[in-house]
Amino acid sequence: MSELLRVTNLAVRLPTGVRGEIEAVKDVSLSVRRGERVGIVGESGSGKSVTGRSIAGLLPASPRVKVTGSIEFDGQELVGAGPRAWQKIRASKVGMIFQDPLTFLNPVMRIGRQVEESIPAGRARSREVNAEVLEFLSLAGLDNVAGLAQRFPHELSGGMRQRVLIAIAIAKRPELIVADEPTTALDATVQQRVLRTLDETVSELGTSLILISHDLAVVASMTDRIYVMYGGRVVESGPTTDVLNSPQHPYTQVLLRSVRSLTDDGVELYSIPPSFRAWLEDQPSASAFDEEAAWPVNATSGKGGSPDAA
Ligand SMILES: Nc1ncnc2c1ncn2[C@@H]1O[C@H](COP(=O)(O)OP(=O)(O)OP(=O)(O)O)[C@@H](O)[C@H]1O
Repeated sequence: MSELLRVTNLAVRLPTGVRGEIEAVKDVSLSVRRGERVGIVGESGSGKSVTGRSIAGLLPASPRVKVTGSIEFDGQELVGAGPRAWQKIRASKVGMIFQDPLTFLNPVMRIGRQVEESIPAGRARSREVNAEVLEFLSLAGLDNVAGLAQRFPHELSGGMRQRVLIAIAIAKRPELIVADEPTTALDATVQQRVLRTLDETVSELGTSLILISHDLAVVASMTDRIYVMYGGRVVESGPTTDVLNSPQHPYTQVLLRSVRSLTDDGVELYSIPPSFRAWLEDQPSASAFDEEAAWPVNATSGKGGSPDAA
């Protein structure tokens, strides 16, 4: 698999208030190969969304937003790229799926038209467009697509709207989809169905995926590799099974323990490897993360060492 995306030493400063600023992302490096699924996991405020939005060119448009480092997409440097270059990338190379479809969907435009607008212009002229729109809606796991295409976003359920976002994202035939908490707003069963659809769709199209979630179970079930973020930094990365079986960073260990508390609440886990379950069984219940003791460890999993030794 050749490399599609390489992010190196990415730092993002965002304005807060009149003069203040926050360094939301600090020195993040990551990579995605063609067809690979990569997870970014971490608690709220850890910098996952800002990282994802940087990659999709969707940070707030303000001269006070400062991005440094490098985002190389298919050999093209995007940090410092002009609006036209970004527009091109977003139109056909990178699709983004957000947590809240209603903020993304146009409330007064029919669903079919919104999918159609996402089809790159070169392909969008023929009579086949309508058929293509229906095909993308079906691919995203929706039924009765002809009728659905005529409906407006508020007429659909949350799960259906999220599938429409998947259809819009794949209609561009992007090389990469960045899905930011795509199922967080949905209840557990709908969440699983939408995740399965996303999983099947990217597999069918061979699209690379960056899946962003605070929920380690969601990311574990769908990705080949994981980056764990804390405080704007990547604190641990590695193949998903290695990170789950042998978490090196204390923060990752706390995240893993919190997955167990989800199971305690009766929430279904996705496909957690049995060895990970065994590790969880040996852990004390979720405890506070001792930041001072953990910092500034920057661990790469899968290079030996037991979780207890970290
Ligand atoms: N538009 C913005 N303007 C100013 N600060 C922002 C903006 N967006 C995010 N931040 C700040 O940047 C930091 C990282 O936020 P980010 O949204 O990337 O975190 P996250 O890990 O995705 O969390 P969540 O899951 O809650 O979105 C946070 O401190 C957040 O408050």
